[in-house]
Amino acid sequence: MAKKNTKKDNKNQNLRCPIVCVLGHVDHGKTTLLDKIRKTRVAKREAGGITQHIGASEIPIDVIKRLCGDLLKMLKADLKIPGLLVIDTPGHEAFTSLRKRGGALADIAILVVDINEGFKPQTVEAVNILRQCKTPFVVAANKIDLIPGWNSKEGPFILNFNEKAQHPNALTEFEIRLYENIIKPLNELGFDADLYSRVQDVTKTVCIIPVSAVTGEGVPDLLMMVAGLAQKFLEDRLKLNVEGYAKGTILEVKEEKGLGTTIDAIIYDGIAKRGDYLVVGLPDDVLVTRVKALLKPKPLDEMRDPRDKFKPVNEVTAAAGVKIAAPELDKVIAGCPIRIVPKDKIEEAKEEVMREVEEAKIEVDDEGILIKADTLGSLEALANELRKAGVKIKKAEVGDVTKKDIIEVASYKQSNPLHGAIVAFNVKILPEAQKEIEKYDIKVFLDNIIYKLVEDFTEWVKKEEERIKYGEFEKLIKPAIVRILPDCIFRQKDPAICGIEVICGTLKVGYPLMREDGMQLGYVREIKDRGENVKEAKAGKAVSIAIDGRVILKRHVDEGDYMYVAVPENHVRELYHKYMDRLRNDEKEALLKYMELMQKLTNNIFWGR
Ligand SMILES: Nc1nc2c(ncn2[C@@H]2O[C@H](COP(=O)(O)OP(=O)(O)OP(=O)(O)O)[C@@H](O)[C@H]2O)c(=O)[nH]1
Repeated sequence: MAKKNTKKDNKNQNLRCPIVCVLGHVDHGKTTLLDKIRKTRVAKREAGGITQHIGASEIPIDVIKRLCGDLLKMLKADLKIPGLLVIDTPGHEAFTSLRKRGGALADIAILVVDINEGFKPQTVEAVNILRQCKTPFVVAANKIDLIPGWNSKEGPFILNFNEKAQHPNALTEFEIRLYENIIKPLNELGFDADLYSRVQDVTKTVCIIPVSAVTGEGVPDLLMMVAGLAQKFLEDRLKLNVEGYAKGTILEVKEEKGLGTTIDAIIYDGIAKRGDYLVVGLPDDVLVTRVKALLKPKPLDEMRDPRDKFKPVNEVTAAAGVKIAAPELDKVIAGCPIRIVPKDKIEEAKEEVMREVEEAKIEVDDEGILIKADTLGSLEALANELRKAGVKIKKAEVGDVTKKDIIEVASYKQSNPLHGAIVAFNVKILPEAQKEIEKYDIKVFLDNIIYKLVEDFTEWVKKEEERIKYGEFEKLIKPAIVRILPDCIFRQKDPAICGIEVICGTLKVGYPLMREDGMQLGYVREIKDRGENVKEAKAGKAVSIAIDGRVILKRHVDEGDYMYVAVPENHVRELYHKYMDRLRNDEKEALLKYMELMQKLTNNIFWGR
């Protein structure tokens, strides 16, 4: 089949379509923009529209050229690539799960930003991911139709961006939003950026293309810039190996009626042939199976029965999205590398995919938390973001949260309560695991936005640390000084009962008391406030107390005498060094007086310090 190339194909035979991914914050218009691109047709009867692939849409270069019209001449662009293969699933989860050796599978990305709202956490996250993967990107500054007074219409933006077409106020407003909401935040992230028509050197400055996904304004400019940049920068990467076997990545694993478990894959290099062998790199294994069918979507006009959505093909040339039916696919997961090879290349392919999986393995720490995600790529992205926030990871795995996971994390928790957590991206908690979560009191963070997970987890850690610290603080014995009130010795011993006034600090049941010269008197067994049992008495309170121990009132201490809470030296040290800011003024006073007393009694000026 490869030999049947037409003349037109020959011209481009060594360049494949660049693979394009769309990223951006929720609601900034990714899906609407993709829909607009997919529906793009030059004129009804003109030949050449968008070709639907599995999981992707191909926009032939002719369509882009015709859409651009005069724009093309203006920019003197000479586009040689056969078109663009735009991945249908937007978002950085799709971007990260689409990987190949050496980074992201997407050759170039479109970052969608609502020009009216500007950068949001997910926009920043997307930029970070793109930077990390070294993927070039352009910014689609979307929703320009919402700029007050903007007269938006389908077609190139640049032809609509002048004083004839727009009111001066609308132009000013556009410039303000462009700068404040897009250029400035990009600068802050370390990128130079400008409106694409003003960019002098595309290797140094990020191109911003204003668009409206609703009216279609700017879509031609966007496609042309993406195509032009991909061709300029990625020529080497786009060189297609037409003779070689197919290399690709699993986009999704899907159950299809009549076909069983199938995979949707993006092939980025070579040719896939029906009947060849499918080699899949799994986290701990390699699967070799036989390709039963290669399927493409059936064009709508050929689809008589909606159940019969796919059309079998004999081969597929990169770059393309294809559905593959083969036995044993229930074991595979999204993000796994694949090869489709003739029998004699199986060993070579096995080695390649194993190496890829090995390279993608996430390094783990000796201790830390468990993280889970739906694909290898998203697991990696999650691990990276958590690492940046200083989080330690003990184990990283693809898949739902299971009972086994909970039991494992319960053991991490024993050595450090802050490791009793699972951070899970875009997966489920299996019902059997739910009970165990309660039993072992494991914290599970579940979300489909990475930055939310990182934020929620670090927030929890902060609160837990605070709680643990507070718990420690609570356990410390705090100082207090009390004085026996006149005429208030009610019982001399076993237990001794007297009325006291708390001078400073808080006296609590269970606290040890001592005399001013250090003699140990016994423990506070009971505190009564006007006949009621209470647990503590704060400074200024007059209460009666019962003391268990050797003390005999009137003999060891008498009316008007002071008694001190005998705080152990290690508690004094903790209070003095770590918790001074948590003590009330009268507690501080009690602590300092007590320390002074003990330093004198022990003849050691460092006592308690
Ligand atoms: N006026 C206007 N509205 C738009 C434009 N693009 C998108 N919208 C609207 O903005 C809302 C969000 O758009 P989506 O395409 O769903 O956004 P998204 O980024 O794909 O959002 P998620 O898929 O939820 O991440 C929808 O109500 C769209 O109709 C635009 O260019 N102009």
